[in-house]
Amino acid sequence: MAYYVPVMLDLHGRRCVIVGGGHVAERKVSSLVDAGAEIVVISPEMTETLRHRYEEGRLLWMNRNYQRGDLNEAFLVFAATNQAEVNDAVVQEANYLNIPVNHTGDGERGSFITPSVLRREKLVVAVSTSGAGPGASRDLCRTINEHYGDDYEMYIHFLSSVRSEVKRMVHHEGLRKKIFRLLSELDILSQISAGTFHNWDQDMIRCWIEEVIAEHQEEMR
Ligand SMILES: C[C@@]1(CC(=O)O)c2cc3[nH]c(cc4nc(cc5[nH]c(cc(n2)[C@H]1CCC(=O)O)[C@@](C)(CC(=O)O)[C@@H]5CCC(=O)O)C(CC(=O)O)=C4CCC(=O)O)c(CCC(=O)O)c3CC(=O)O
Ligand SMILES: NC(=O)C1=CN([C@@H]2O[C@H](COP(=O)(O)OP(=O)(O)OC[C@H]3O[C@@H](n4cnc5c(N)ncnc54)[C@H](O)[C@@H]3O)[C@@H](O)[C@H]2O)C=CC1
Repeated sequence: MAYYVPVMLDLHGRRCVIVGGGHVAERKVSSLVDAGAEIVVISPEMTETLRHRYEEGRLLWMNRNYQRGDLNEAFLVFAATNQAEVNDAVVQEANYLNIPVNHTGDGERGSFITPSVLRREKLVVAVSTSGAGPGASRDLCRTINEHYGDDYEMYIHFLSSVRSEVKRMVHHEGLRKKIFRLLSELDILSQISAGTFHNWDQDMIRCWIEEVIAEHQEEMR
């Protein structure tokens, strides 16, 4: 089994080509639409939902079978037809062009696979079984969803506000590192869960950062 390395791609404005217009293609397209990717579907047929997205102008549709040469200019490719030999040909062209490709009919033939994803604003949890059991990935993602509720979302929001202020105010690498470590030691998540946390406004954030800088400036010299 392949040793997969997870990455988080920003696909905004990137050309993603999906070959096939069935239910699997529809699922892959959904996340690409949310990401603001430039989506091209190549297929003589499309599901109703995909047609609807096409009518809304969310994707380009090449209403025909795949042909070699269709992947030029693509950033990412999905081979999602129900024809094994077509999916294989798509993978072959993508590999030739060095474009990452997802083979939906047999994960290991492609160069990447897609995990099950739970998303709450900035919090993204991706679960994969490296292709062993996609249904299990989906179930585990649902279980995580039940256990990590709104508390975690609030915590991520808090982290995001403090971290961006630290990045703006502190340019010394060592000091920044120290502050980020102290931030995690505050154990804000437990306070949120206990209902004792009161959100920090910008002034409180700045005050806390200034205090930490004052306390640790000496050791950073
Ligand atoms: C390798 C991978 C390649 C890829 O597509 O990237 C792949 C491959 C295959 N899936 C198959 C079947 C099913 N896949 C699902 C569902 C999902 N499949 C997804 C990902 C992946 N599927 C990648 C590995 C992910 C991992 O790491 O585990 C999810 C997580 C994300 C997504 O699709 O974006 C999404 C859940 C989304 C969610 O709700 O969270 C269901 C359930 C359902 O449809 O509800 C079934 C039927 C039940 C079952 O079989 O379990 C088959 C057999 C096809 C056949 O029978 O011919 C293959 C072929 C093979 O085995 O290689
Ligand atoms: N990765 C995953 O999560 C899953 C993968 N699968 C596999 O994914 C594949 C697709 O499944 P579905 O979407 O359910 O099939 P589907 O039958 O709903 O759709 C197949 C699509 O491929 C298109 N197509 C066929 N030949 C083509 C060609 N030469 N060029 C362009 N498009 C072409 C058809 O027009 C149709 O739109 C199957 O091989 C299945 O084994 C199935 C379930 C889940």
